[in-house]
Amino acid sequence: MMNVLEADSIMVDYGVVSFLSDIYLRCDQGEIVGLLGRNGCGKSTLLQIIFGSRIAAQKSIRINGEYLSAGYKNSNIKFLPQDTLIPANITIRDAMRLLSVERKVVAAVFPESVPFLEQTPARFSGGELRFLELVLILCSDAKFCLLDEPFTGLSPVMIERAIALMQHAKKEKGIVVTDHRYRDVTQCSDRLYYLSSGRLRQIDSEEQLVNLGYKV
Ligand SMILES: Nc1ncnc2c1ncn2[C@@H]1O[C@H](COP(=O)(O)OP(=O)(O)OP(=O)(O)O)[C@@H](O)[C@H]1O
Repeated sequence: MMNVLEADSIMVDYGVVSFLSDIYLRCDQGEIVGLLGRNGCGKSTLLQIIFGSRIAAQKSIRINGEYLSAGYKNSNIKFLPQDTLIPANITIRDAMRLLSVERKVVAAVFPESVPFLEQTPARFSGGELRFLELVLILCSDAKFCLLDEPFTGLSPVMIERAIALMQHAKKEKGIVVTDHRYRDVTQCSDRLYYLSSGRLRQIDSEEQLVNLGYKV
C-alpha cells in the first residue's frame, strides 16, 4: 500500500486575523511536494502544525486516513526545522541514535562526514551541517519528511547532492519541501502548492507560476 499524508481543517488565528484557514495539503509516497509563498506567509507554521510541534486551534492531520495527534511522537513523520535539528551539545552519533540512522547509511551518502561522527555539530561548517541534518532526516525510517529550507547554506554542488538524495528517498517516502531557492524547489518537486493569505492552492501550470511572480 502506498502511504498518503493529508492535512486540512487547519485553523490558526492571531487575534482578529485568521492566519491559516483554507488549507488542504496532500502528499503521497513517491512524490516531492513543493511549498511556495512569500516571507511570513506561514509555510513554517504549516509544517510545524503537521509535525505537531506547534499548536493549532483546529487541525486534521491524517496518514492513510488515520488521524495523527502529534507526528513527532511516532516515527511516521520527521521534520527538518528551519533553524537547526541537532542540539549543539550532542554528538552526531547521538543524533543518529535518536533518529535510528545507521552509520553505514550515512557513510554511503555522506562519506566525508564519517571521521567526525563522534563530534558535536560545531565541527562542521554551516553547509556541511545542514546537509548532514538533511541526510539524517531522509535516511530515517519516517514515512513522510517535512523539510523547512533544507538548501540554506548549501553550495550548488551540495544542493545537487541534496536533490539526488531526495529523489532517491521518495521511493519509500513522501517529502514536503519549502525553500527560498524556489528554482531548486520547482526543479525537484512533482507537485507545487502556493500559500498566500492563509490559503493553500495547488499550482497546476507554468503560466500560473509566472503569474505569481516566479521566473521559470
Ligand atoms: N502571535 C502572533 N501574532 C501575530 N502574528 C504572528 C504571531 N506569531 C507569528 N506571527 C506571524 O506569523 C508569521 C510566521 O510565519 P512563518 O514563519 O510560518 O512564515 P514562513 O512562510 O515560513 O516565512 P519565511 O519564508 O520568512 O520563513 C510571521 O509573519 C509572524 O509575524
